[in-house]
Amino acid sequence: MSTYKLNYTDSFGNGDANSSLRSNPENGFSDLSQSEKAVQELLTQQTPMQATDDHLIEFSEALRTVAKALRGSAEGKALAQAEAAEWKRRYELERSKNQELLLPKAPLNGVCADETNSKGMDHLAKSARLHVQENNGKTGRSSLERICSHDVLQDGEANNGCNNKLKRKASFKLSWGCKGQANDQHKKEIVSFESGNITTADRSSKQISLTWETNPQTVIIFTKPNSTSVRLLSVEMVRWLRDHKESNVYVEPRVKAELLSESSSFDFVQTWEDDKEISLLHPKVDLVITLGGDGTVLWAASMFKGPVPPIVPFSMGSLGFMTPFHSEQYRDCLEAVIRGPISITLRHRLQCHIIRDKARHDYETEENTLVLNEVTIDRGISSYLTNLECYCDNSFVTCVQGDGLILSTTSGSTAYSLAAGGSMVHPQVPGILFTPICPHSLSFRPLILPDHVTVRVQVPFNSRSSAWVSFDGKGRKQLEAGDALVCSIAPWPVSTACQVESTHDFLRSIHDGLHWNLRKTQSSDGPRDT
Ligand SMILES: NC(=O)c1ccc[n+]([C@@H]2O[C@H](COP(=O)([O-])OP(=O)(O)OC[C@H]3O[C@@H](n4cnc5c(N)ncnc54)[C@H](O)[C@@H]3O)[C@@H](O)[C@H]2O)c1
Ligand SMILES: Nc1ncnc2c1ncn2[C@@H]1O[C@H](COP(=O)(O)OP(=O)(O)OP(=O)(O)O)[C@@H](O)[C@H]1O
Repeated sequence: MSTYKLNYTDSFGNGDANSSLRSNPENGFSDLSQSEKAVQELLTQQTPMQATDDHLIEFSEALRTVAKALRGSAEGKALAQAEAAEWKRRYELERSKNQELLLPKAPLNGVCADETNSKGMDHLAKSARLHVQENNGKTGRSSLERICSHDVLQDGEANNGCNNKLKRKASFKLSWGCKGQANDQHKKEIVSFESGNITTADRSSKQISLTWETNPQTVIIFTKPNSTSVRLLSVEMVRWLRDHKESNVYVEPRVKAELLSESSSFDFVQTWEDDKEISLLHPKVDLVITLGGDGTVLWAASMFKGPVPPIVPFSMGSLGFMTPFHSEQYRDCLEAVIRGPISITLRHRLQCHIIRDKARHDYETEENTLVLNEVTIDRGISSYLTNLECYCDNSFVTCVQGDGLILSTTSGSTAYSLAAGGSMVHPQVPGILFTPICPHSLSFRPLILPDHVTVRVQVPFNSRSSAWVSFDGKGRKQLEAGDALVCSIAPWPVSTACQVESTHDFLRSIHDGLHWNLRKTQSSDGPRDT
């Protein structure tokens, strides 16, 4: 299987700082490899003795263990050094920004920051001006009496403030919690400094590019059934992948039968017997290709209950929000993808779990289902309103009385959720869309919840009817009174290759697929503002 790395790039093309980590002599890697080499040489010299001298064998094993431990510690040190350097760089950057803010910008007018704040907050600019007043004023101290908290902090000299309110502004730190536990994972995204300014340092969703570190060799192709054009293309593509790329090709059992009916030369194509085997294929498969519409991308993603290899989706349907590649140019496109690097869209999935009231007291649970678009809870064939109690973490959200509720990913925001009145959201925005279906209430607007929450939808015990759940429009299951659906963002996103880049492809799809905001341009003749 090939390996690849993902680079996060900002709009200025700045990449990830971690790449500086590799084989730096300062980290001690070269010293270490020298000593490992020496140990290895010693062991080789000792080989004739090994058979006879147990002590020497023990000693050589101990040496190997020591070498391993040394290497582990040098790697740890290298990581720590790189992280410290990164924090230092950020600190210097922030400090120089703060210094710039303190430079005089406008003439002084002797206003106390508290007074100005009550009129409108331009906190930093005001404190900078006031600071200059102190330097220029005839009597530094008396003018300082009019200064309030923020600016004094910058040098810490003055401590007699306006109306005795002048105090060092409280410093603080931010920490991220997840279900009551401290979590450092996102710390680097927002930086807090002693001066109390919160600044966002990094964006969580950047354009991501995928670079192969070894060539992708194994490809799996999923195709839309019952389509002649798809079948013809799959025959051609499989042949091309073998002849020009020497790829190992996997297809679904149905497709393998189709290929063999075409020619017995396709017996090199591999397949599986049971869908469960696909999840075992993940460690071997480098690339997934889909030939069909969005439904085929959903289908392919649903085959992977854990990590998913990158998907290259070819458009052979009518809409194609997630399928940016044109099948006519499949050779150029696959050449480019296999060569890399490629832009990808990292699409979050939801993991959904049904908790049965009956099973509450025993250990019987149902398997998680992963969805790329949405999970829908609706009234099914019942003619009654659904009555669904919704909770976000442990807070009550609302009771849905209507046809149902859609919990959608941002990728799914252009699918069923859109039809039910939800917003269209860029697929790389992390979050869960909470969109009611035909709510019997005038004020039930759709919500977008943050990506860290867990949503629970429960059919109340006194509900008149049961509800039905479906996953990406498939696999309907009944929810009886007392049953609940629990849903949160899954740790295994789906990466789909972009034609250009994520935002460009998203905008193209809403323009081409939905004719979004298409209107004849108003002519320039006619009445005008005078
Ligand atoms: N009223 C509705 O709009 C409605 C009703 C039921 C299901 N759906 C959608 O259909 C999806 C299942 O798709 P399918 O192809 O298996 O069924 P399908 O063949 O019935 O096609 C549904 C349509 O939804 C489009 N679609 C799917 N995912 C999309 C996305 N992320 N963005 C924009 N359009 C998208 C497809 O291109 C297709 O045209 C469900 O996940 C659900 O979102 C929509
Ligand atoms: N490999 C597959 N095996 C079984 N069913 C599949 C497979 N690929 C797609 N499907 C199903 O076939 C249906 C249609 O697929 P898809 O949406 O890709 O084509 P389409 O309807 O022509 O596209 P569009 O909706 O854009 O016009 C979907 O319900 C999907 O789940």
